[in-house]
Amino acid sequence: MQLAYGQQGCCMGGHAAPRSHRSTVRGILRVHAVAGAASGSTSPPQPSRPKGKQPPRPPELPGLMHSASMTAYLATQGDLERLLLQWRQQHGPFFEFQVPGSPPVMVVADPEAIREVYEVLQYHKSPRYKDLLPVLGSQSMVMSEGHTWKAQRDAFNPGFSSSFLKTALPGFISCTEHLVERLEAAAEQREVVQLHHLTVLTTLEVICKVGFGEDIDFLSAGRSGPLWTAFEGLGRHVAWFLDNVPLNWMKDLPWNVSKTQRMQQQLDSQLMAILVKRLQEMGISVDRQAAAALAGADVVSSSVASSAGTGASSSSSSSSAAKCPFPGVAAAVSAATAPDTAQRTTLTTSSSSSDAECPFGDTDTGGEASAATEQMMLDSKDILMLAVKLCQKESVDGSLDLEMLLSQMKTFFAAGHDTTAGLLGWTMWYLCQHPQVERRLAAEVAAVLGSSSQPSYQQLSEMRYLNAVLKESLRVRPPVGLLARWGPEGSSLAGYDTSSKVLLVSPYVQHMDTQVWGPDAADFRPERWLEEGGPAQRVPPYSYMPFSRGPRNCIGAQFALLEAKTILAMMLQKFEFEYAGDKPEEVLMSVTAHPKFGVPLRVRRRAQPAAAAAAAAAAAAGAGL
Ligand code: HEM
Repeated sequence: MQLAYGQQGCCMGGHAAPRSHRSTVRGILRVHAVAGAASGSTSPPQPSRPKGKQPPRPPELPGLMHSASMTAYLATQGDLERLLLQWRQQHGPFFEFQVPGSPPVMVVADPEAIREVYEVLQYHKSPRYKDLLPVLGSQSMVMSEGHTWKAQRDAFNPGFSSSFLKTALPGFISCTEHLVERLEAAAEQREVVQLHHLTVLTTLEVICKVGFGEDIDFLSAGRSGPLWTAFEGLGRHVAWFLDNVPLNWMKDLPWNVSKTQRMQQQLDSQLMAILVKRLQEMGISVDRQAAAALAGADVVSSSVASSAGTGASSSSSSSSAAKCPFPGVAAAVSAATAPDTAQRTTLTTSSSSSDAECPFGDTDTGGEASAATEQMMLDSKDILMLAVKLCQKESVDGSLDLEMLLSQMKTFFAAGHDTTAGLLGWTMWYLCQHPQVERRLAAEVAAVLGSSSQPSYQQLSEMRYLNAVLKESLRVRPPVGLLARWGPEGSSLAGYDTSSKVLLVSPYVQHMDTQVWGPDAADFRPERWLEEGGPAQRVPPYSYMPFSRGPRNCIGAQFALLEAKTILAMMLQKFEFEYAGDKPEEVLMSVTAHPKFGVPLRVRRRAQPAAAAAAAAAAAAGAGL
């Protein structure tokens, strides 16, 4: 889950989405959210002496600052990102806006200056991310900084590398097969499906299976399963206070605090049960008391009891926490067996930015892996298991920080489905709006897969047009809309004072820059990624950043792309889709950009696969694939 604020409109054909009063109000509140992002729930810090000039500010009213003009724009013309784009065109790549009671927000749209903030200066994330703590976990890598963050990335990077994900492809495929079955039934019954809803459930299955080695049939259980119920309840509760910034203080009222704690405990206990089970399967003993204290005694002890016979014992002591590579609360788990000393080589996993600049190509998030890490990858069934092994290897006495592991599970559960489900939902919407793109894509899928119903990693890598379609979908509709950093006291950027300001970057604004992308920047046109020497080949890195850039880029970029490719290829091989909604899709900005109407689609089986493949091969040859 990423903290992103603002209403977004659909960029299809440049129409301005009609806005309801409610969504406008939400938009305004989110304007406050952006502006307040730096200060969390405390009062705005006192401005320090300016270091540098002040950036231009769009016209504002005394006392109301920009809230009046923003309200008017959002009510009549579009969303916050469109407004930011308009202001960028009028005022250049640095400008500032403000709403009463919140620190100034400086929008940075210059690619080189963004690189400075993200890679060179590495400004910290906004303290407001901490509002997501109940959902993401107190030690989530989304919010940690410095050494703690680096250690967390080092432990989890290998699991998100293409080397490991290649071996995990069967997991992606088996979850997608459930989706295909569901679509078969819909085609049979001529039912209209809410495609976005189905992709949410499928991506949840994938993160549980590939991430934590746990098979949960979300597509059958729907939204009634206990894990989903716990997550959704807590997510909605926390998002309310995030959305309603003027009422944010209410989250600290005693009854809200206890409600948050209760809901958080429900989610924690569900995921802790999975964690404890996995650790026991690995022969690792669990300190029941510590685990219960972290997640709720009942569920943890029952999960431990259900795994009786695996040698659970209380063996860790709080002193081991001091030796753990992850500073935090108590180390709650210790190895039943000593870690293989032969594998005690230095970790070479990297969390630097350079290895992840292009998640669409061969480079990846994992960096160089040592031989020992490579072996662990082969021996590990899922990302969690691999990270546990790496943590054990790095830890002096094999102790593990249970809270750190639980936090990353919560983080991946949240971040690992919402964003990718959005990407899939929006891509299907674009395909329905551009039948020629859909035909060319289906032709490529048929030509590459032939009669095979399970794509191999190699086959997915060969689908160049599919890659271009996903790149383009992420360009015109980046699921994470706005990224916020905090300018430290006394700081400046490109000669502008950034002291105690929110530094806001909008991937959408970067992606719509006609100077970079050409006059058709707003159009959905995957071909731009395949044109030799075309503008898309010369884009500066920070002009395309759906997964952000630099060291704090998305750890799950490769994961998300492999997942999206698998799901799209398997769906398009078997089915044709037609948009069944009454009106065009619109953006509903929650933490990410959701398709408001859920992408309702009519599903039909494709014609005879063999005949389709032959026709597709001919079409593909004609299209120059
Ligand atoms: C299409 C899918 C996705 C998109 C567009 C996306 C986008 C992003 C962006 C823009 C950031 C930077 C946020 C910031 O700086 O404030 C980010 C960070 C992150 N993402 Fe993703 N994400 C996606 C999928 C995933 C998946 C599948 C996972 C995990 C299973 C994941 C886990 C994370 C984590 C843990 C971070 C924080 C990394 C750090 O701070 O070191 N994301 N993502």
